[in-house]
Amino acid sequence: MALAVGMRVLTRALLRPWARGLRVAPGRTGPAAGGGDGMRCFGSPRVLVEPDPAAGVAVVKMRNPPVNSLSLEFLTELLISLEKLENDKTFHGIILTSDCPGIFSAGLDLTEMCGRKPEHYVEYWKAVQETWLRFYLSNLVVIAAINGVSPAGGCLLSLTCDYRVLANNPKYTIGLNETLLGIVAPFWFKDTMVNTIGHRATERALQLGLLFPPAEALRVGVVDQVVPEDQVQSTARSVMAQWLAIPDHARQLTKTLMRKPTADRLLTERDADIQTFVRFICRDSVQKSLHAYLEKLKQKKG
Ligand SMILES: CCCCCCCCCCC/C=C/C(=O)SCCNC(=O)CCNC(=O)[C@H](O)C(C)(C)COP(=O)(O)OP(=O)(O)OC[C@H]1O[C@@H](n2cnc3c(N)ncnc32)[C@H](O)[C@@H]1OP(=O)(O)O
Repeated sequence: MALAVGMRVLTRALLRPWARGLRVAPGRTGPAAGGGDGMRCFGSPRVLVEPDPAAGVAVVKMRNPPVNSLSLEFLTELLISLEKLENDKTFHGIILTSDCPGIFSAGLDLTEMCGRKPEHYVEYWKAVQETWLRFYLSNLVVIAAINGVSPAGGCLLSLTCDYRVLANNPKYTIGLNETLLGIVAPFWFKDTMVNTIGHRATERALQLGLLFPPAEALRVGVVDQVVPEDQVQSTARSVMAQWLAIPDHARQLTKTLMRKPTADRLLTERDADIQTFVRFICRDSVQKSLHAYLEKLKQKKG
C-alpha cells in the first residue's frame, strides 16, 4: 500500500513536463564502464551515472550547480536514476558522490521553501519524503563518497546510505544544522541521525545545529571513515567490494530488518507530516527566517 503511494508520487513526477525525456540521456562511454564493454554513462541533466557493470556498481554523481541544492527537479532526477539502477539486475551497489567541487549537497533547496504557494510546499515535501524512503530502503548497497560540505538535507541524504566516506578537508563539514536557520529537523531526519550516532549525541547536535568537521564527524559517528581527498572514490570502491561480498539476500533482509521500523513511522504518518511541514513553513516567522538566511548567503559574496 505504502509502496503504491510512493509509486504514484514517482509516476506523477515523471509525467511533469520537466521530467519528460529524463529517463535516459545516453552519453560518453564512462571511464568506469567496465573495461569497454560498451555500457555508456547515462543519467539526466543533473545526475550523471557512470556504470561499472563488471563490478555491478554504478557511480551516481550529483551535478546541480552551484551547490547541489535538492530542488524538486533534482530530487526527481535522483529518484529516476535510483529506480533505473534498482530495476537493472546488473547493479548491486551505487556510490553516491558529487560533481560540484567542494560541495556534496547544500541540502534542501531554500527557494522551494520560500515565498511559494501551499500546494507547492505539498508537492516539494512529498518529493523529499519519497527520496528519503527510496534511498533509506534501497535494496542496493549505497555508499556515500562525501567530497564536499554536507549540511542539513545533504547530511540526511548521506545518512540514508549504508556507509559514509568523508574527504579530510576542514571545510567539509557535515550535520543537521536546521536550527541555525530557525527551522526544525522533522522527526524522520532526527530518527535517521539517532540510528546513526545515538540519542544523546543527536540531541546535542540537532539543538545546536552542529556542523562537524571531518575528525569530529568521525569521532561522533556521523561518518564511518575519513580519508585524504584524493582517496575518497577509491576507498568507497574498496568498501563496496567488501559489502558486495556478502550474500545479497541476507544483507538486504538485514538492512530491511534494521531500517523498516524507522521508515514505517513516516509511512504511517506521511500525510500528517506533510501538513505539519506546510503549516510550519507557511508561518510568517519561518518565512522571515528563511528569507534572511538566503539574503545572508547572497551578501556573503559582496
Ligand atoms: C514541530 C516540528 C515541525 C517540523 C516541520 C518541518 C520544518 C522544515 C524542515 C526543513 C528541513 C530543511 C533542511 C535543509 O536542508 S535546509 C538547507 C540547509 N542548507 C544550508 O544551510 C546550506 C546553505 N548554504 C551554504 O552554507 C553555502 O552555500 C555552502 C557552504 C553550501 C556553499 O558555499 P559557497 O560559498 O560555495 O556558495 P554560496 O554560499 O555563494 O552559494 C552559491 C549560491 O547557491 C545558493 N544556495 C546555497 N545554498 C542553497 C540552498 N540550500 N538552497 C538554495 N540556494 C542555495 C546561494 O544563495 C548562492 O546563490 P546566488 O549565486 O544566487 O547568490
